[in-house]
Parts: sequence; structure tokens; C-alpha cells
Amino acid sequence: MAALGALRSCWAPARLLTGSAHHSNRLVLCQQTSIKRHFSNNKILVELDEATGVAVMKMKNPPVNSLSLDFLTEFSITLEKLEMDRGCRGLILTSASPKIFSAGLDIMEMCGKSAEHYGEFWRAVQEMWLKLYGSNMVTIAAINGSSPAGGCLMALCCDYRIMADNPKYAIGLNETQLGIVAPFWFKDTMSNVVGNRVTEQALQLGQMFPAPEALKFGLVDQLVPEEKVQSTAASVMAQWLTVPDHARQITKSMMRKQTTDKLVNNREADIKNFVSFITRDSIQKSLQVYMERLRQRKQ
Ligand SMILES: CC/C=C\C/C=C\C/C=C\CCC/C=C/C(=O)SCCNC(=O)CCNC(=O)[C@H](O)C(C)(C)COP(=O)(O)OP(=O)(O)OC[C@H]1O[C@@H](n2cnc3c(N)ncnc32)[C@H](O)[C@@H]1OP(=O)(O)O
Repeated sequence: MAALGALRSCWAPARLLTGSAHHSNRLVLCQQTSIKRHFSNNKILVELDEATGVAVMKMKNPPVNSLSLDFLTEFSITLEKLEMDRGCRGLILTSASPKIFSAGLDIMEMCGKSAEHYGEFWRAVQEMWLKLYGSNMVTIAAINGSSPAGGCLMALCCDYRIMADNPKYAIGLNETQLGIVAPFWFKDTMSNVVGNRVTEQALQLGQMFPAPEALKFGLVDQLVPEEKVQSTAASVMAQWLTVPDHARQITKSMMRKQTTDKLVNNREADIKNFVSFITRDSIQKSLQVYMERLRQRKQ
């Protein structure tokens, strides 16, 4: 690829930009093969390669990359910055720590908190989805580990999914296993990728699919050995970037707008619905039991 061939070896200034206001901007000199700008914060590592126009975004929220309110806020700020950056045309989303892509929404954010907190949290989940699903960039998920529920949603938001070929890694919308319900926009995102029938069954059963199973019905597009996930993502990205941006973006928007509009036009009602659902005693109990099971499994 011409774009990939444009690597330069030089001493170049790399600007370090950060995802939140409390970090300071820094200018560093480093030896590198191409100019790379960093948009990192303490939860997300982001490196934008100016030669290729591709940003690699690595989630780094130990131990399991759960999507906490803080994480989601940083995620949306970072995505917004990349979206506004004319030099950035593609985004590869992955995990900084192999084995877990993301454990999904942080269950602790949905347990024992106030209604105000639940509302704020859900707005941040909506924001992440609207930004990632509605992104103008080419988005590729490099799924280097397990990816339940909200983690699966993030991957499904991307244009293409490459997963590590390891049957120990599973992906799916498992909400019903926790006694909760995937909202309509989670359901629509999956249905747009794999179809209504498969989604209906997978969602009712809260199924998690080992990587080889996920490939069979198109929940992921490609399996590669673990050590090749990043490099494959880079070469698939290079192919996608050969298509003129404006034509690809209009097409993507045409395919997704109906789905995003459904939430955009119902955001407040969706938040209200979530808060009234999650504050039920029975739902709180289900989440506590699930967390307890997770802890016991560990022991
Ligand atoms: C009328 C109604 C109509 C419509 C509905 C209305 C509204 C919608 C309502 C609700 C919608 C909510 C949608 C929810 C989406 C979600 O994403 S829920 C989260 C689902 N996630 C999971 O089920 C994942 C659970 N975790 C795991 O399976 C495993 O942890 C793992 C495979 C990710 C990793 O396994 P291990 O490497 O073995 O790690 P451990 O299990 O030991 O975990 C380490 C540590 O992390 C804690 N943890 C794990 N996952 C989470 C999480 N998601 N959130 C918070 N914390 C998590 C785990 O408990 C361990 O903690 P410690 O014991 O070390 O303290």
C-alpha cells in the first residue's frame, strides 16, 4: 500500500495530547520511523500515525477493561478528538492487556448507587455508542481477548472485527445471564451484523460464543493467531482506506442512521427506562448474585 510505504525514519517531534483537561500538553523528541501523535490518558493509550492516518486505541483499565463512568468519559473525549482530527482516517480498537478485550459495563456502576448516578452512567454508555457506531472513521476491532456484553457491543460498533483464534476467548451479549436486558440499541447493533433470528436466540439465551463459533455466523469477520491480530488489523485497515472517504462515509451513514436516530430521538426516555429498571430490588439482587458468582469462580 502506498500509504503504508510512506514510513519515514527521522528525529521528529511528537506532540503528546491528553484526553482530559487535567493532563498537561507536552512536546517530546523521540526517534521514530514515522510521526506519531499521542492522545493518551491514564485509561486509554492512543497513538496516531500521521503517515497512515491510523490511530491505535488501546483500552487500559485493569483488571478487565470494564466500562466505568470514568473510562467511558475518557473514551468519548478521545474519540471526539480523533474524529475532529483531519489527519485521522482510521481507528483500530484493542486492549492493552491481552486475554480481555473488555468485560463490558462496569457492574459496580450499576449496583447500590443513586438514581442520579445511574442516569449519568447510562448517558455515558449512550454517548460511547453514538460516537463509535456513528464514527466517520474506518473502525476495526482487534479483539485480543474475551468480550462480553458491553465489550461485544464496542466490537460490533466497528466496521470490521478481527479476533484472536483462541477458543478460550468468548464474545457475545450475555446480559440475560445477569438477569438484565440488552436495550434495543444493543439488540439493533447485533442484529445489523448477524441478522434478526440469530440475534433473537443469542440474546434470549445470553450466549457467549468461543471465537471459532463467533466466526461461523459472522459475529466476527476473521480469526488470526493471537500475535497477528494487530498486524492483520493494520493491513485490513490499509485496504479499507483505499476507498475515497466521502463515498465510504455517506454509505456508512446511510446504513446506520436509522439505528442511531432511534436512540438520538429517545435518549431521555431510554435513560429513564434504564434507571427505573436498574433500581428495582429484584435487578439489584440479580447483579449482586452475579458478582458473587464471579468472585466464587475465582476462588
Ligand atoms: C423493561 C426493560 C427493558 C429494557 C431494558 C432497560 C434497560 C437496560 C438495562 C440494563 C442494561 C445493562 C446492559 C449491560 C451490559 C453489560 O456490559 S453488563 C457486564 C457484563 N459483563 C460480564 O458478564 C463479564 C463478567 N466477567 C467475566 O466474565 C470475567 O471477569 C472475564 C471473562 C471478563 C475475565 O475473567 P478473569 O480474567 O478470570 O477475571 P476475574 O473474573 O477474576 O475478574 C477480575 C476482577 O474483575 C471483576 N470484574 C469482572 N468483570 C467485571 C465487570 N463487568 N464489572 C465490574 N467488575 C468486573 C471481577 O469481579 C474480579 O474482581 P475481584 O474479585 O478481583 O475484586
